[in-house]
Amino acid sequence: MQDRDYMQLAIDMARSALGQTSPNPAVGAVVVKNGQVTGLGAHLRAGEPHAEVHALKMAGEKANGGVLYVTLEPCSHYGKTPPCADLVMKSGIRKVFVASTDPNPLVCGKGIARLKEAGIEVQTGLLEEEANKINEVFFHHIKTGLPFVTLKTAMTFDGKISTASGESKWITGSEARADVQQLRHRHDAIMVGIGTVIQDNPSLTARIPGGGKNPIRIILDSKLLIPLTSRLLNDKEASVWVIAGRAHDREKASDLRGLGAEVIEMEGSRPAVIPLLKELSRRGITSLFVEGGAEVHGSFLKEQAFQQIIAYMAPKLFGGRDARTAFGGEGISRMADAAMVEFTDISKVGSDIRITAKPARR
Ligand SMILES: Nc1c(/N=C/[C@@H](O)[C@H](O)[C@H](O)COP(=O)(O)O)[nH]c(=O)[nH]c1=O
Ligand SMILES: [Zn+2]
Repeated sequence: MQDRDYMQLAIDMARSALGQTSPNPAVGAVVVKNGQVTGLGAHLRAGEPHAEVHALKMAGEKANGGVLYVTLEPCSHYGKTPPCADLVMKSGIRKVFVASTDPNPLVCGKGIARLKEAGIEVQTGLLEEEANKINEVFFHHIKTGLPFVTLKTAMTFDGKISTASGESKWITGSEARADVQQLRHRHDAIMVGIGTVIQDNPSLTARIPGGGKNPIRIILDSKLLIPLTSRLLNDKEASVWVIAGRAHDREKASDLRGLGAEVIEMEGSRPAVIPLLKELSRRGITSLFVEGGAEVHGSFLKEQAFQQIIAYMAPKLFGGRDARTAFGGEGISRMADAAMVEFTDISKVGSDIRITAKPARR
């Protein structure tokens, strides 16, 4: 095995815990001595030991004189657990490969500097691109203080999200819808507009074999129109936050609170996207999965307040001038102002295709 193979192993372990370490990054670590793997570890949940702690504990004596491969720079500050940089120094490790350097101002470069001062050789950047991709949510949240936003839509080949008569079940097939459940599992919160709640009475839970982690369910409902009998208000499967506008029905708000929902009051009649994202981040949301409908997607598009779009496209067509398309709202009127994206992945999922895109670098 080469250095990059050991780092690939560390990256694969980090990826296996994606979604469950939030708001912490997903990290993997491998200890190697004389060409033998002597320790492995991944950070599994916020508050639990970091990847390096697991790997160095497993290696024990066999860390001495060994090499550590870690996907993210070892921390050097006292968070919920003691700094890993100190542990690495004590363990006798002689060389450390780091894939991503940590953008967290508390850590940025300090962990590496501590290791070098202790006479440990440090090489950064091995498989950096792949390691950064794993923690794109964490890095975005640290840098901007906002949740990493993914807009998800399911449309026909001609871009419709329902027929002209409003039918939408189902546009995409069972494999694509199972894929969506995985995405829900990985996100701190899922958001839909009140139109989707009234139309579909959704549960918005992550139903994956072996049980998924249900995201917090956020409903954009400025006038509190949500029916008290809605499934997601009564299924007790996951928290519900209802986003209300300034002048909303106080009585309805207390009825909703009576059902265990949070009612978050925002300025103005319709909550503006960026202040809403700031409020969600303040409440600990680092990743947000916006499942529509068209008006909600339209408002995020208008503000260009997204870091990723995942569009599932089915091999069927509806036509119909009144059949809704994926992005509604006022829209962008000038060609020059079009939101530009880069396609980062196009994959088959059952008989559908999944197109992943991110904002084009300016
Ligand atoms: N119509 C479709 C979708 N529709 C997505 C949302 O409009 C639905 O309300 C939401 O998935 C329902 O959530 P649930 O109750 O938890 O299943 N999404 C998809 O991927 N394919 C579709 O064909
Ligand atoms: Zn650490």
